[in-house]
Amino acid sequence: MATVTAEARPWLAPTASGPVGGVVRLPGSKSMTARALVLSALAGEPSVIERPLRARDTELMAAGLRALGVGVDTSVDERWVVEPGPLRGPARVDVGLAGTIMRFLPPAAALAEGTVEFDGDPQARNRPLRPIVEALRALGVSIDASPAGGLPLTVRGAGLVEGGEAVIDASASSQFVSGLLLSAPRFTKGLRLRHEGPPVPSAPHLRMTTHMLRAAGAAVDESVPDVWTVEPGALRGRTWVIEPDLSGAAPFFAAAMVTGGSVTLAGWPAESWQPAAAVAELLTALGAEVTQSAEGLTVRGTGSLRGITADLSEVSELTPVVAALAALADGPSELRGVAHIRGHETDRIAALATELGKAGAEVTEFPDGLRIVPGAPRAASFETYADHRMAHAAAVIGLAVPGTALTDVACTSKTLPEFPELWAGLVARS
Ligand SMILES: O=C(O)C1=C[C@@H](OP(=O)(O)O)[C@@H](O)[C@H](O)C1
Ligand SMILES: C=C(OP(=O)(O)O)C(=O)O
Repeated sequence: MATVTAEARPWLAPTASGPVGGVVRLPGSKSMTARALVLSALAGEPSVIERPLRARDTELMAAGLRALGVGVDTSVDERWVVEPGPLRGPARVDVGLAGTIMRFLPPAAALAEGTVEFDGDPQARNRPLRPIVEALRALGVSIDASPAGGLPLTVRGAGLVEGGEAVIDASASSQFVSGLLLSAPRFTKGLRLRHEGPPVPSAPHLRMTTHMLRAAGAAVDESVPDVWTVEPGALRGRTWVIEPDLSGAAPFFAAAMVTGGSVTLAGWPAESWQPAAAVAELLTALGAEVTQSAEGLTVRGTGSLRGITADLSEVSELTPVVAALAALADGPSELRGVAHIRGHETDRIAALATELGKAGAEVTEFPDGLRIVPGAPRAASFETYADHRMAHAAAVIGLAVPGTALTDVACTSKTLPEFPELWAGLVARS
């Protein structure tokens, strides 16, 4: 399948000349937008998605659903409209490099009548999929995968999925569980899914899935650890209001911390489905002050950036930015519990060890994380590995280290196409 990726755009990261300060307005959460799209596509009535994220991951999700016969009108930036229709193949879905698409859409495609082919960027073929493929097979779905168990994938939709009981090892990605749960209300017998294996990472993303399923009218039980039960039943169309992307905000908060400034994420809701408390705890441990007011969520740098020992399994997608902060901190850090991020957009543990090493840190790799000892910072050319969050990490280093270059900043279009301009705008206010 021909996938179009943005051309590489080398970039010199701007350096802060003093404390950065200001309000940043960011688009909606990638994770919430993805779930809202899938739940709306499977609902009985039309839905509206307010303040969605428009980025490569969510546009490809919308395109994938359209290919399956769903009406997804994304012409108005702040208000996408989803008109569910009978799901049907034949169809081809380009997942790009999005974990959300490669894990959330095959279960939905299994409900379609006809064949649905999935493929994506070359790196997407390295990302784990086998457990969800095997679980779908156990639930009665006919599916062909590559010999390695991943992309390219062909789902032979029979128009229905029997469902019932399945066991999965979701230690490589919480998205295996989320993907199955999101379509489960439409399975004839619903789903009782049990995880067996090392702990499932990214628990807050699982809670986001179950909250959003319930908000769409599904009956979900998660009272037994590592077991999720979804009753069969109709999903309701509704209006989804997407919160600003907290993970996308992380590099901007980091800018406040590195420069001793202050950054407010505008439009932060009083109640959130994203893990604001866990993020606040982590940034506080690193030396920030985090407060919430009517204006938004504010992170203040205190002038001290502390090394930390932390288990990042709940907020693993923040590892690259936290590792960049650790490389600029006043002492060593140990970031653990994130073995599975070797299967993210790139092997993030190896990539961070190499790139932060180039920038002067002394980095030791563990199977599940990194030890980072800050060293004399030096200008380096950061390889970004088609990984938006590696680009964020490099930009954070660049605040403090003049001459930091990125081989490609265009990869930030995965979740925030406006990143280079927003970042330059913020740093210009230093
Ligand atoms: O469900 C989601 O929206 C996500 C879950 C997490 O995946 P993993 O559990 O694979 O880390 C996270 O890292 C990813 O960025 C988004
Ligand atoms: C791991 C990530 O993405 P994906 O949804 O593609 O897994 C991420 O955004 O950090």
